[in-house]
Amino acid sequence: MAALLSLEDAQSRVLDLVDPRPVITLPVDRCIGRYLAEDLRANRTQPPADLSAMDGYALNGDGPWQLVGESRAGHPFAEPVGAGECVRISTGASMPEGADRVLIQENAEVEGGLVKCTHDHPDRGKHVRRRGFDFAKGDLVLKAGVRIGPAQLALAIGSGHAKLPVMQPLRVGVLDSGDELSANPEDCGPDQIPASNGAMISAMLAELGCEIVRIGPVGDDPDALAEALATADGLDMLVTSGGASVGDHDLMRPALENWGAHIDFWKVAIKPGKPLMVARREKTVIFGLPGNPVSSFVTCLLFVMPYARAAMGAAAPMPFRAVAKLGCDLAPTGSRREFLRGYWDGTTVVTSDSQDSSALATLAASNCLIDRPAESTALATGSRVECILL
Ligand SMILES: Nc1nc2c(c(=O)[nH]1)N[C@H]1C(S)=C(S)[C@@H](COP(=O)(O)OP(=O)(O)OC[C@H]3O[C@@H](n4cnc5c(N)ncnc54)[C@H](O)[C@@H]3O)O[C@H]1N2
Ligand code: MOO
Repeated sequence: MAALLSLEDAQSRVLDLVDPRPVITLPVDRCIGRYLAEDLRANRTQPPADLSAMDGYALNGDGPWQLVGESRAGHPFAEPVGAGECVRISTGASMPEGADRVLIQENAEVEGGLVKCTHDHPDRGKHVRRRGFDFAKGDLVLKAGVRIGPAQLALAIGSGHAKLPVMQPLRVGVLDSGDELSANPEDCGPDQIPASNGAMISAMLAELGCEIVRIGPVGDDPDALAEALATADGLDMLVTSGGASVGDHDLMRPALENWGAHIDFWKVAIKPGKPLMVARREKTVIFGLPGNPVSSFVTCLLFVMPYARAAMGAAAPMPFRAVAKLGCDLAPTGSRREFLRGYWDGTTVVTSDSQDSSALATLAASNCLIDRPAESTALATGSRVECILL
């Protein structure tokens, strides 16, 4: 038997299949979860003027100070403030010309239009946010490839952008296959199980902004599979689940080949997820995921999501990793690299109950995968392990 591909080799072959998507422009509020396609420069300067960071009095010179007016956010005090003068100022309001520090109102005493400092006399620049300290017009505020989350969205808007360049979403077909699958979880016969993989994979990819076309469930029958695959014609990507292994009724490989797909690789030295298949037909990149639900989840996380992220412009397409301290002992591993379902409580990580690749309850109760290299020795409580956070 040919040696199985290593995780790294298989992942790099998957990334080699990436053709970057065309760039489109979308309103900012539709860009959440997508990746910025081009570097973004500020269209404006923030803060646009020197602003007060506190409620109090904007001062010129040593006190006491004559109160000569007010500067509110959006309504600046238009006149210069002379030596020995001050204005009432609110948080976010412009510093008037001549004033160079702010006395917070808790430290001020006001009597007959005269303001006195009771304690903590402010130094020059105290509680003043300088014009442009956050960013100036023309500054590079976000780099191409960054994921647009809530903070990046706020920065894009704050720097004067109503639209952003992102990559056209991938159109992805997601196909469940297996004679035992029921499309309706509330109407499932004694020899059936509900088809849950398609919904799970679709949810994982929809979170990245992919457009999903659900196909199936389709039975273990060459004609039915051929008919289902025909509906995926022209899609950017196809993800199948089930029928990827070596049994008499594992028909995905021949069905894909009859459809005209060329297999890039089949089988990776990982557990779960060994029978992963990657293929291509014209512009469609195809992932044949193993049917066991945890195997589907893990291969989607390790291969399909990185591919989709990279194709949609992500600078860092791989899953997020962290090092954690073990709260339990771990057995040695065999010839495959293992991804154990685990729970990290912020201090230590422990393995979840069942490591069976069909165990949905364990998967749903886990918040990380512990990454165990192949052929590693047993590990004792307190050792450090790498985890992928879910
Ligand atoms: N003789 C061997 N048998 C198996 C091998 C092997 O190397 N030699 N590999 C095993 C491994 S590892 C895996 S993983 C599975 C993968 O098999 P398939 O991809 O062919 O998956 P199926 O047989 O179709 O299904 C496996 C399991 O998962 C359930 N399933 C399938 N689709 C769905 C779905 N859409 N939603 C929920 N659950 C699904 C299915 O009912 C089966 O219980 O093969 C091993 N066998
Ligand atoms: O690799 Mo399979 O995915 O162990 O169950």
